[in-house]
Amino acid sequence: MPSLGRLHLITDTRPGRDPLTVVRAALTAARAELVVQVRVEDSATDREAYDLARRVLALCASYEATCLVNDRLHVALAVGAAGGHVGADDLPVAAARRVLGPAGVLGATARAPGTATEAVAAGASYLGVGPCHTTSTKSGLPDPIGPTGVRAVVDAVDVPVIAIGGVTAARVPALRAAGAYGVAVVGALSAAADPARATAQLIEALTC
Ligand SMILES: Cc1ncc(COP(=O)(O)OP(=O)(O)O)c(N)n1
Ligand SMILES: Cc1ncsc1CCOP(=O)(O)O
Ligand SMILES: [Mg+2]
Repeated sequence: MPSLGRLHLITDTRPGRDPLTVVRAALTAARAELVVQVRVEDSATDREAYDLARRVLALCASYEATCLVNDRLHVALAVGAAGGHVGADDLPVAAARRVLGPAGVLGATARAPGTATEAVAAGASYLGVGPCHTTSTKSGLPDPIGPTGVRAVVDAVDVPVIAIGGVTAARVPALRAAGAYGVAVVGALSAAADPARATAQLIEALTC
């Protein structure tokens, strides 16, 4: 399996957002270092998720970037994505691993060492850990865990930890110092005036 990219762009399909334009811009700056996770609103139909995932996958293929699908693993399989990401309301990690097979990239959400080690034992190949900072992108989240919470998970597992929640380029150094392998962002790119430039700044912070 190729190594996981360090910058994960999660698509923003809220009204008024333009996910494909943001993905295109991010790919020009991050190229194969980018992982694009196709995430649609819970209210979206499978057909809408499938159509977006097909388009994102085609864009990623041009740059040898990785495409994952959030929640809907049947969509991931249907489009031929590299894998998917599951959390507490989705398929259990072991079931998700059975769906994706041994070679699929499987991310799981965790915010504490106990759930993190369980997810890895069940077959997660990376962990999305957070929220690290407050965010308005998703409602109903627990309190932010900060870099200290990230460090606790990093110390408990041997898979890449991807920090998520309120991540900006300025916050990357502290998350990396806490052991995060990479970061996942929505707003830092979807709300950026210049998403290619914002991507370059995130990549610089992740690789310097
Ligand atoms: C990289 C990454 N980490 C965490 C999440 C959150 O997944 P989940 O908890 O299932 O919440 P939803 O994104 O499905 O609303 C993620 N998607 N990616
Ligand atoms: C889906 C999700 N899960 C935890 S935080 C989050 C949203 C992250 O979005 P942003 O990067 O805009 O804070
Ligand atoms: Mg989910």
